[in-house]
Amino acid sequence: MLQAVELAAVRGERVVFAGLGFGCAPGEALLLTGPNGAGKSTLLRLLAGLVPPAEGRLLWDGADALADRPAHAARLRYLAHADALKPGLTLAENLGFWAALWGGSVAEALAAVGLEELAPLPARMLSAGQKRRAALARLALAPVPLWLLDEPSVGLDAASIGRFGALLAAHRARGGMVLAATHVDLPLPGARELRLDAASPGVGA
Ligand SMILES: Nc1ncnc2c1ncn2[C@@H]1O[C@H](COP(=O)(O)OP(=O)(O)OP(=O)(O)O)[C@@H](O)[C@H]1O
Repeated sequence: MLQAVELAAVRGERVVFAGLGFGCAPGEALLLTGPNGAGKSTLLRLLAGLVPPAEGRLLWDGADALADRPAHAARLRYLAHADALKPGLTLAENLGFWAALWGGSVAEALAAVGLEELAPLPARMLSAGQKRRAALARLALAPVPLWLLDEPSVGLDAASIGRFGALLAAHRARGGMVLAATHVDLPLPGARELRLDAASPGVGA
């Protein structure tokens, strides 16, 4: 169970959000919505342990989630806007880098996003949507409880959205949690919405 208590974030000189509280239980999904600049990406980076909260606490099963950063990093996958592919390496080599760290099968992960036939291609030759699918393939490598996704469906065609929906459903069925920033619908049935705006009190903690 992930719980945010009175979280605040400051970027530059500006308070991006404050007093933010919410919870996410195993199997649940939370959609982070709100206008450009509302702080969705900032919140995801904070939850990933990449930027410290200016105030408040992040709890994992009731204990301070950020007290042990390596333990927190090991329980999550964070997909940012950028696809984090090395352009000169093949798709299989790119995935292989992460598989060496996390475990899992490169072939199965590529199959989960329908990219198995492009495995030998240098990443620089992939289309924008194919690059996004390659990033999503990282989610399919090895199970961890918490997925933090920043606009994960940008550039995906209908078939890819379908495969992504299956990945999300399997993750939630085994008790995984999803927090996703988005401006569009995502295949996350029953997801709750956490809307960020100028005065965002958050949703039920
Ligand atoms: N590195 C930074 N330094 C200073 N300010 C930043 C930095 N990154 C983001 N900000 C500011 O923090 C605020 C929140 O940005 P953030 O990227 O979290 O918004 P967002 O809700 O994800 O927006 P979008 O819908 O456009 O992706 C914005 O006002 C932005 O200008």
